[in-house]
Amino acid sequence: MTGYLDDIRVDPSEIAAQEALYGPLTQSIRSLIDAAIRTEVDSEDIAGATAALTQVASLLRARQIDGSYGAQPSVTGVQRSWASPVIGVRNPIAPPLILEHEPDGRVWARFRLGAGYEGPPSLVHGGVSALILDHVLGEAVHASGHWGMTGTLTLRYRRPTPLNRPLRADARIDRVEGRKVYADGSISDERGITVEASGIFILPTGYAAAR
Ligand SMILES: CCCCCCCCCCCC(=O)SCCNC(=O)CCNC(=O)[C@H](O)C(C)(C)COP(=O)(O)OP(=O)(O)OC[C@H]1O[C@@H](n2cnc3c(N)ncnc32)[C@H](O)[C@@H]1OP(=O)(O)O
Repeated sequence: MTGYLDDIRVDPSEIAAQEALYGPLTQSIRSLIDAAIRTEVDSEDIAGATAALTQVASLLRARQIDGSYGAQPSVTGVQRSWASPVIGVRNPIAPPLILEHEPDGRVWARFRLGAGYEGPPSLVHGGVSALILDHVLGEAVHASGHWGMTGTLTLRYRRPTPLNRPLRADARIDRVEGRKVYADGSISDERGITVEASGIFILPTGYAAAR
């Protein structure tokens, strides 16, 4: 939608109100995803649930934006990546991760992944780990005052990552070389690192640095 991002400058109190409104909706759908995977109710109840959900979808679609959500700015310049599949307040497929920022630039989050993120039985899908690490490393790059597209993301899956256990993601930048920012990170469970990542984030040709 032309000018959509430019036209919306939302007040912080309005952002808080929107978060209070959409957060519970998103959480309900997250719970629904888990329920859809694990339910064992009979076929009549599945048909009833399908009909009810079709109705809910048309209720929500009565008014909607044309394209994707984007990164909507607020009056304070805060970017709201609410559709992010990792941290999105409005994205039910986001676990979500609540990212913490340390003064030295490290970024981390504690989280758990349930049935919707399964790869091998009872273990986290490797692509989901990659998704999370891509985002957390990217966030560390952003927190350092740079930004860039992921050029290369290298992963080493050292041990299986368990579902339904406390997990932690960590990231930090290693160095900056011209338009390239090198970042490292990991996912850990209670026993230590399960996945290691290193990434090269590149400011695309013709773009200005963030700050
Ligand atoms: C709201 C806030 C949220 C903030 C937090 C947000 C976190 C979100 C994180 C999610 C990030 C994503 O998923 S991003 C989506 C996934 N990534 C993409 O789709 C990227 C697609 N690729 C591209 O757009 C492009 O190939 C770029 C931008 C990566 C590079 O293009 P370019 O700008 O033309 O680069 P170019 O001049 O050729 O090369 C520049 C330098 O980088 C090197 N280089 C080029 N490509 C690569 C590469 N893939 N991997 C390594 N190195 C490379 C070159 O050798 C050169 O090194 P030298 O000669 O200078 O030494």
